Amino acid sequence: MIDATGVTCRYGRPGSGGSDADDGGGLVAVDDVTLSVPDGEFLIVAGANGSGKTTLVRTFNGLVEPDAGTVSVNGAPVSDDLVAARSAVGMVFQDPRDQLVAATVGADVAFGPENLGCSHAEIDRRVADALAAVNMAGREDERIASLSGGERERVAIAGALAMEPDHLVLDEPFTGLDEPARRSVLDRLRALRAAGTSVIVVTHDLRDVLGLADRVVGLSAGRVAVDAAPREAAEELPELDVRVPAAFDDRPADAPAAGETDDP
Ligand SMILES: Nc1ncnc2c1ncn2[C@@H]1O[C@H](COP(=O)(O)OP(=O)(O)OP(=O)(O)O)[C@@H](O)[C@H]1O
Repeated sequence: MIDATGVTCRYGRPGSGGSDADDGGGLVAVDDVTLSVPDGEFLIVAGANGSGKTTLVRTFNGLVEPDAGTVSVNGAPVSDDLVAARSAVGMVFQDPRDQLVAATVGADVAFGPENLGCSHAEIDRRVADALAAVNMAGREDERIASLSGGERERVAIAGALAMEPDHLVLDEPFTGLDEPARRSVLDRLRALRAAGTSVIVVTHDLRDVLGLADRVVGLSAGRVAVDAAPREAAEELPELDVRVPAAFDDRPADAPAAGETDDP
């Protein structure tokens, strides 16, 4: 379980261009957000550019420290044990350059499990499994520098999957992925959720994921403006400048997600 209570995050100093809600100095990016994500929930965090999505989810593993409020993961405050929080909450960043650390694909995906102290056999299993999930099976020896942007995104996703975290946060994960990779990652997210991992997808375009979600939280100017089941949220989100599938339907989780077919 991830629990955020009264979380407020500010950037910068007074006079740097804050919002109307700016009463504590600087720009208020996240404004008094309270949110619980139960184990096994597939949550979408949606909102327009600059609505505070990335800032909010970065508090879940301590990458951003709230100016007010608390975040706890599996019952423990994030600020008490950053290492535990970062093991429990895997994160795929919007820009893979923020995430890739090694020279080759295999070494990069192995980095997380190595730091967790996994055995060589376990590391090999996790790397192979994670690369298969992003449609890059057998490409361990390729150099990161020679990969395309979309391939780098896929390696970044594989790196987070290989940590096998309790909670997985993906910030705009589908932007550069081709169709087979997108389907493969969606299949894996569906399987993870079924196995009890909470999956949190940050996006301003719900077409890929709305059919998989249990709940949608929509942010506007750092505040929770929508917190609803997908069908209800789909009606409210266009007001937040969030794109929703033209013909959303809530088919069962093992059916193709809305937006995955070519139907008009
Ligand atoms: N490092 C930073 N320094 C100063 N301001 C920042 C920083 N990061 C974000 N902001 C500001 O905080 C607000 C929220 O940004 P954030 O990145 O959380 O939004 P977002 O909803 O994830 O946006 P996007 O959809 O564009 O990724 C924006 O006004 C942004 O300009």
